[in-house]
Amino acid sequence: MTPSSPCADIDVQALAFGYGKQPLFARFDAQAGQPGIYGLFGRNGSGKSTLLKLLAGLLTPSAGQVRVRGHVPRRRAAEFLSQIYILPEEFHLPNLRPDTLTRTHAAFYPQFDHALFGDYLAVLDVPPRQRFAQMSLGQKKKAAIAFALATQTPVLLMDEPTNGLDIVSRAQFKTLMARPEQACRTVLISTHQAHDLESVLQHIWFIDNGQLVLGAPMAALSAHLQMGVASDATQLPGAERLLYQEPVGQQSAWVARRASDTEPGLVQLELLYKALSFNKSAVLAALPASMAPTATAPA
Ligand SMILES: Nc1ncnc2c1ncn2[C@@H]1O[C@H](COP(=O)(O)OP(=O)(O)OP(=O)(O)O)[C@@H](O)[C@H]1O
Repeated sequence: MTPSSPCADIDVQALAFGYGKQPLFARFDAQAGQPGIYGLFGRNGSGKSTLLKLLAGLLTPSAGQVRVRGHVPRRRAAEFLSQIYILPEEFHLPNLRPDTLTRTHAAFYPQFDHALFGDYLAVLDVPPRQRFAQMSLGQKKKAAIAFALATQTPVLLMDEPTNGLDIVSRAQFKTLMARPEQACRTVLISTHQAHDLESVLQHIWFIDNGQLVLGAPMAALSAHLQMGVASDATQLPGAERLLYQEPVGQQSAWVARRASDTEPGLVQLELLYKALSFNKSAVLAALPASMAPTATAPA
């Protein structure tokens, strides 16, 4: 078990949960000790949405401890609820307009910023005076994103926020996430769209087999892993460093342990995701135990 951090916004210790007899999480540990944007990755069915619901207090752990800003989420204390917002993948909006939604719903969030809400709606091209029933799915999703961001809660959980958004809207979403008003929040975003958020994510969480197999700051990852494209076999890293390769047209994209004589480069999330999916144990073994707590060092 990872030592508990008293300052962590999110602190999960030895969490166990399953919907039926089959456990989904068994002794799951994760900490978000500092504000920032955390990307939550994992295969379909790995438990990302379930974890977000456990953190929001919508599900009850069968064992272990979940704390969010010091609160036990399942108790649903009023003070806790004013500090967290969850945007689920599927949501219901009352048949109001964005500008009237705030009259009924913003009061639950003491730091709700009406000016920011108007600004976010404008950036995302959401008509502020159109009823939700007359909006497209993507427009409704963008209105819900604008509301979630405007709550300014210290903790924000978002489940697949860019699903159903067009290419321009995805870029606008990324711009909003990079704005300074999000910087003091702990934002946990479950996504399969690694490209959408690559430049704004500060931390990566990767779930597999009921465990957090990778939890690391992006910047720290690039100190250990290196990625690139080789036009032929002579440009590939040596077998002792190479962790993953895949064809890209006539070339090969690759992931390797970083060579000590090279500068840390950019982490390409999609490539990292595939390397983790296809060669998990080798990739994790290339990282320190603080980032990959479940990895076993190679013999
Ligand atoms: N209400 C439920 N009742 C029973 N089983 C459920 C329920 N919700 C989810 N599950 C199961 O729990 C597992 C994890 O589901 P979850 O939705 O958390 O995964 P996910 O990582 O978010 O998946 P995806 O990437 O496909 O959205 C899946 O096997 C799913 O079938």
